[in-house]
Amino acid sequence: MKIVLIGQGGHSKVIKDIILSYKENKVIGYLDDKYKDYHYENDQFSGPISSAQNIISRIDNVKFIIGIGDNKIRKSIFEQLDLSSDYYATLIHKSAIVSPSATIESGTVIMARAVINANSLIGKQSIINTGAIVEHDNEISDFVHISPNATLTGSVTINEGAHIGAGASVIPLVSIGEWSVIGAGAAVIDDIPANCVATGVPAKLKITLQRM
Ligand SMILES: CC(=O)SCCNC(=O)CCNC(=O)[C@H](O)C(C)(C)COP(=O)(O)OP(=O)(O)OC[C@H]1O[C@@H](n2cnc3c(N)ncnc32)[C@H](O)[C@@H]1OP(=O)(O)O
Repeated sequence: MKIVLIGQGGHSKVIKDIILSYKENKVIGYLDDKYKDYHYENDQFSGPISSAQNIISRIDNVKFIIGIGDNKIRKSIFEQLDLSSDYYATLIHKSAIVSPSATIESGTVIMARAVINANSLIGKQSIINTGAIVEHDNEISDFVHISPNATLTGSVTINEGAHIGAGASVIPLVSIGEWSVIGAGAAVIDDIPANCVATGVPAKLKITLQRM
């Protein structure tokens, strides 16, 4: 696959490693708004995010990955580009374990040693980060980030844009509202409403965020 990475920060570096771990893949360029102009050198493109259409018109079968960890920024770039889901790669690290009955939608990245168990659904443009566990029958929406070593037990629901912090645990059947943030190390035992931050063991609501 010929892949263009959008974003060039820390998250993008980890994604690059996953891309290159498959010998048939190549990173053919980077789009980031730190670049003012579109540029081609040594077989690599660089340019602002708006140059995606330019790349599509020049290169066949190109795929994109939005390599940005912040859920809101990832969504706003996705909306800005307005590309069909076919233009996005879906990446799964070789050491991840993904049940044959799980569904992973386009643009999502499953990192090293993550586990996605039976009948779970992961929506589009989401991140299941290093060592995270998504147990059976989870429903994870779009633009979600499950951080390293977080554990979602059975039948958990994570709504759009929610961010589960590193090492947090969510007990069975709990639902996390849209764009809410669960602090690192929290233990979530009750449903969390939309647009909230919850921390601690057991997790308590700290603040309500501005709605998206
Ligand atoms: C590869 C990667 O890096 S993936 C990225 C993974 N990222 C994460 O896991 C980050 C998760 N984020 C957090 O845990 C953050 O601390 C948040 C979102 C919960 C809070 O962030 P902020 O709003 O900036 O809060 P801030 O740091 O100002 O702290 C506010 C209060 O919450 C407390 N607090 C912050 N985080 C936590 C936490 N995880 N658990 C318990 N208490 C916390 C602080 O001690 C402080 O308490 P005080 O008011 O009594 O002094």
